[in-house]
Amino acid sequence: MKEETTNGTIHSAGQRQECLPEKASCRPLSVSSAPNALAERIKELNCLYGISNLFENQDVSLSWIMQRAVELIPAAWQYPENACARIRLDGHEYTSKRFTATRWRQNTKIILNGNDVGDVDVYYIDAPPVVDGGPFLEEEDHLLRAIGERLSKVLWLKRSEEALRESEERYRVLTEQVAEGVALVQSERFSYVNPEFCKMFDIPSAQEMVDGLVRCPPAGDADGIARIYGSRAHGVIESKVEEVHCLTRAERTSWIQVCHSPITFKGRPALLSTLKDVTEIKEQQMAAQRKADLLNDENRVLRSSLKERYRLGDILGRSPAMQAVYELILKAAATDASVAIFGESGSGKELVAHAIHDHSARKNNRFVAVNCGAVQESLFEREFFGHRKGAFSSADTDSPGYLDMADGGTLFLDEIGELTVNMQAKLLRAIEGGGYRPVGNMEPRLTDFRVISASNAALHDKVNEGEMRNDFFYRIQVVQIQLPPLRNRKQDIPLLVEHFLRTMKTRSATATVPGRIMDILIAYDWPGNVRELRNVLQRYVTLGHLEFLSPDPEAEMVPIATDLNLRDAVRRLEKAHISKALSRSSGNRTRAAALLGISRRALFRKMSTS
Ligand SMILES: Nc1ncnc2c1ncn2[C@@H]1O[C@H](COP(=O)(O)OP(=O)(O)OP(=O)(O)O)[C@@H](O)[C@H]1O
Repeated sequence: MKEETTNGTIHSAGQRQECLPEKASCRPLSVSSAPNALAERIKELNCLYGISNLFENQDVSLSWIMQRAVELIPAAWQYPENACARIRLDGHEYTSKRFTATRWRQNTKIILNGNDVGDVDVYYIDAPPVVDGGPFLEEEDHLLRAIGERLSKVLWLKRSEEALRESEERYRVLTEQVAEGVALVQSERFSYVNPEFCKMFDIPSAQEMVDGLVRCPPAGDADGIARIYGSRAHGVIESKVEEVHCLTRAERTSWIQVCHSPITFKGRPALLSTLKDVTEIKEQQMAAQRKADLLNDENRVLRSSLKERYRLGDILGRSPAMQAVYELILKAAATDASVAIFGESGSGKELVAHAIHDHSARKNNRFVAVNCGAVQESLFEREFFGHRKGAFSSADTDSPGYLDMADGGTLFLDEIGELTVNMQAKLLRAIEGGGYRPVGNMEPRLTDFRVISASNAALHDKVNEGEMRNDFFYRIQVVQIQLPPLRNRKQDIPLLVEHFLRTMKTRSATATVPGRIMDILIAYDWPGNVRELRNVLQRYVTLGHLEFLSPDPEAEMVPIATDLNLRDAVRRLEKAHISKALSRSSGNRTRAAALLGISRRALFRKMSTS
């Protein structure tokens, strides 16, 4: 311990040293060492306390703190007037008054996260008395170390504060730019809301909300805010929750999707909420749901009324294969997806398409059936897209195309495999919402129609042979329905026979056929399917006996009048020949064309001109 004497010398740890002659700062004389020791201790504490206090000042820079700290240090040393100090940190140097680097130096390090990042030096400006073998006291060594530690702590706090401020700033910039509402709630009070949040709840400025109680917001739509926070306002932190709230304000209903995430902010629990206005999506969903509910209700009624399920609309059949078809029809009717129906000629593809339309939300609009086999390439746009008056010489009036007619309804494309690749490309654009232009009109048109198509054969071969575009192929057959041929569901024959006889108004009261006739009908192979069955029954009702397709077409040649010129005679013969072939094939145009030895397209052309 050091001791001071009345004659101006200092005692330290039993050694006497001369006081510096010109230094008036030698310790004041005292009668006992205890108060002096106390005074020294107070000086030390003042210094440490002063350094700690510097950090309490808000919004001060690290340089400001270091400069003030370095100025506080000399006063705590034994000879304050002879002492000076320096702090070096991050390439900066902070010095006390009269700083002079001499050989009487004392040093400690400033450490940050285990790294040596700076140091603190104390110097005596002039030679000090030697005490305990050195100019500095042991207590001063301790004090300097304590100062170094305190400055290390101040530095760490300041850096953390800066990092936090930076991340807060980043977060603020981010949240102010996002299109979603963001709010931070701590202890039932808003600490932050972004501009989008203010917009959602009619709050004039975000500033008004800061520190406002969640239960009783100082501005904006208090009810809406209270509904969103509910019991969560108590700082109860749950795991991340997402919910959609319906807010009704002044005749306006909006739907807000809220995601609450519990976080720790500035060491305390907080609730970070992001809010998104989903009114538009929600309304669309509700409209779709209403539609689906309606259809489901109708379908439920329909299903329950079809206990035996022997028919759906005009389609008859109680076989398991037809039950599966009914199920698909109802499913397809509940969606707006494109449907492709496959099946042999006369098996009821058009009936199925009608049933889908009649059970869908489009049922009150038109069902437009187009036989693609009869569409000529050159007339495609005219027929599908319509034309304007004057677009070509015979266009006396504006005329709608199939797509106009099917607006809001269904476009049934029968024999879809007959469309050329060119036609497919034009149609695909319109189906995919790209619109179309009526002939002679520059204005593009958009209509809303659902496509149902039918084909006798699978379309893969057409794709493989390059006759059908891949994209068109996939676009038209989102839902596929395969119709079974009549020969594979013979248990439906008695039901169909009874139905056709009843509709044909037979003279006999009982709409049945004798058992042996029924046996023949069941045994037959029905290449022309239900259509052929209907035609055979028609002939049976008219002629009183069964007559299937004649195996020998030559036996039924038509007599030609002798007064006709050759061209007309050929025409009449051709016409008779075509209708005979059609009758033999029970209306199946593919088979009729095959019987005649011409292409289907040629047959369609002849049918439309004759
Ligand atoms: N399951 C059925 N129940 C009642 N009638 C049916 C049934 N299937 C077909 N028909 C009748 O058979 C005839 C042919 O039906 P439809 O025109 O729907 O067949 P399609 O498969 O489209 O024939 P195509 O391929 O030749 O155009 C229609 O008169 C129809 O009423």
